[in-house]
Amino acid sequence: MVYRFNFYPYSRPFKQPLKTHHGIWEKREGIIIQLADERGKNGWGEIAPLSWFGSETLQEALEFCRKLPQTLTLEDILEIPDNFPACQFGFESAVTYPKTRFLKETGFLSQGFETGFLRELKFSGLLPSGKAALQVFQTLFQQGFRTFKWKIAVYPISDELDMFKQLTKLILETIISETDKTEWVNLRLDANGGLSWEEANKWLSVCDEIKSDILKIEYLEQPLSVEQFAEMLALSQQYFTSIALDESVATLSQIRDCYQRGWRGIFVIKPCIVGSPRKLRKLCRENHIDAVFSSVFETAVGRRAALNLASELSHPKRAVGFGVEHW
Ligand SMILES: O=C(O)CCC(=O)C1=CC=C[C@@H](O)[C@@H]1C(=O)O
Ligand SMILES: [Mg+2]
Repeated sequence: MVYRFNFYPYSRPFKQPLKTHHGIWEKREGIIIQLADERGKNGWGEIAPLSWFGSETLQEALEFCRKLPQTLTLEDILEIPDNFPACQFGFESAVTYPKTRFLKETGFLSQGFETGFLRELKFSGLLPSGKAALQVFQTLFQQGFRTFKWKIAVYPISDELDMFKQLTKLILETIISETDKTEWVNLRLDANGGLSWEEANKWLSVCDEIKSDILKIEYLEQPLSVEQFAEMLALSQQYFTSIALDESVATLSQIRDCYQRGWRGIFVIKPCIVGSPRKLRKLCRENHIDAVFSSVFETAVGRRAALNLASELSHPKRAVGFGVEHW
């Protein structure tokens, strides 16, 4: 199979800049790719780099695309190197092929595609850092979200612990006043690696003190830096509140490495930057990965491919972090 290849760089500002411990992120830049097969059928994919998570940079991805010939074979796509994970994802997502048998044999097909069953997903709503979370929570709750993620390690911990008290109080009051109390809320905290050892212990102690049937702190995401794996493994064995790795498992090789070093907690998987969907399927089938699939604020092109993978591979009880459109 030979494909005619075109690519279209894009740049789109977010409705609201995203403030995290990494800094302020104001626009999403990426590349939409088009693979037209010999029948003239178009396949679309998206390259959405997140270099501060460990993927290639946008410039490296553009350079990669520019150097490619106008026509590509499937072998060219299968040979995209592992240090271009966002390109691996984008090109593989764009592959179309008349014979589903071939896609099945090469692992391109998701099980859902084969059986036509793509599991219904629950979505998590993203709460902005700081006090703004209080207003946004109520809006998202009205929209039906019951899992929320709040960005922390942006303001001083004493301020954020106060805001946490206000947020958890608001959540409990909202559930009691607006539901028949049979529902509950999962709250995720995402530090983006920005806490100190002492602060991580403080947050986990505070979370462990929350004993409620209607509010669960689902996990603390990436409390410490990628270099502090051993410390996070120790924390995961010391507190009741779960820990999720995100920046530490941004690519396939990092997932393998953390799994081999004993991580059996939650893996936040960002499909658009993790690398080859075929290799991700294989990894998740061969190992017991408690996966939470997460957006990199890609466009609808990357989101569709990412959610297909999520419906196949994510843990059924875990909401996916694709809840809020950022455009
Ligand atoms: O995972 C989610 O709930 C939404 C996506 C999300 O939080 C992120 C996407 C991309 C970069 C980060 O700022 C952030 C994260 O750390 O998970
Ligand atoms: Mg995260």
